[in-house]
Amino acid sequence: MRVHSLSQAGRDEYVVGDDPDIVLQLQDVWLRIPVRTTETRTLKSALVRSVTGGALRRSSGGAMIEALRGINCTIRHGERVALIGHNGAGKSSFLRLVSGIYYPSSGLFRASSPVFPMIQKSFITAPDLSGTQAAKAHYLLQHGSLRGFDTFLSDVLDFSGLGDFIHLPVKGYSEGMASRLLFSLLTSGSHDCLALDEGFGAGDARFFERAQHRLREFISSAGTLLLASHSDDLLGQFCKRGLVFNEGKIVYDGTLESALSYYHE
Ligand SMILES: Nc1ncnc2c1ncn2[C@@H]1O[C@H](COP(=O)(O)OP(=O)(O)OP(=O)(O)O)[C@@H](O)[C@H]1O
Repeated sequence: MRVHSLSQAGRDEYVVGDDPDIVLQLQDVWLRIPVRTTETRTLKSALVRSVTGGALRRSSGGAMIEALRGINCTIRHGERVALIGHNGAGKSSFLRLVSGIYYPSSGLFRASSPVFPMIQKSFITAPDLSGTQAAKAHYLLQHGSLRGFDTFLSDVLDFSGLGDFIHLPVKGYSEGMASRLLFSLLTSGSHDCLALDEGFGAGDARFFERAQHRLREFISSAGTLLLASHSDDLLGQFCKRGLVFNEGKIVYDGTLESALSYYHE
């Protein structure tokens, strides 16, 4: 179980019950991201309001973006949750935080099972690596060992259709080829808890259709799902509960239908 508990003063302050049904629990979670810039004179010293994005403040050496602000939320096993909100509202930051990519600046966050992030749109490995080596690095990061890797690689090879290109450096792939590989890597295997950001490339039109089918199967196989999307149709296919984000806060939490009505009001 992963637990992060930080108060403003850096001390543990919260007590969480041990309900085995709870997969994710967040209490008063804040995420502040410092951004270094020399353009601070153009930022107002008080909170700058804008149409998109989290709350932006001037800070020493640049700016501070409050991407998540006082998030309180409990997700139980088997829930299928839509993250709704305008650009910059905090959906991806929330997904990154629950999958362990970002640490909370303050508040309590507890995850009782690993959350698989399907968020990245590019390889996190060196571009000189071959497709096979990139797959190996990805597998090692996920599983901590290479047990089962051969089956995984053969599935990736089959689905991506890359053939012998899998042995060549990823940096020589076209954008679509790289998308095919990345998509195949991320959708091989199943995960108990899935954090998925819709803005996900999937190669050319021919591949796109196969990818849609595989994505649906992949999403359906997850026990618990968090899905960020601007498509009401997509959310309607997979989710029952909706969280509406605005300026880093959850401003509505309810059924998907009521959350979408709230958002579109
Ligand atoms: N790594 C980062 N560096 C700087 N700012 C960041 C970073 N990650 C997120 N932010 C800021 O946090 C705020 C929330 O962004 P986030 O990506 O979570 O929004 P979103 O709801 O997913 O938006 P979209 O619908 O456009 O994908 C934005 O103001 C963004 O600029």
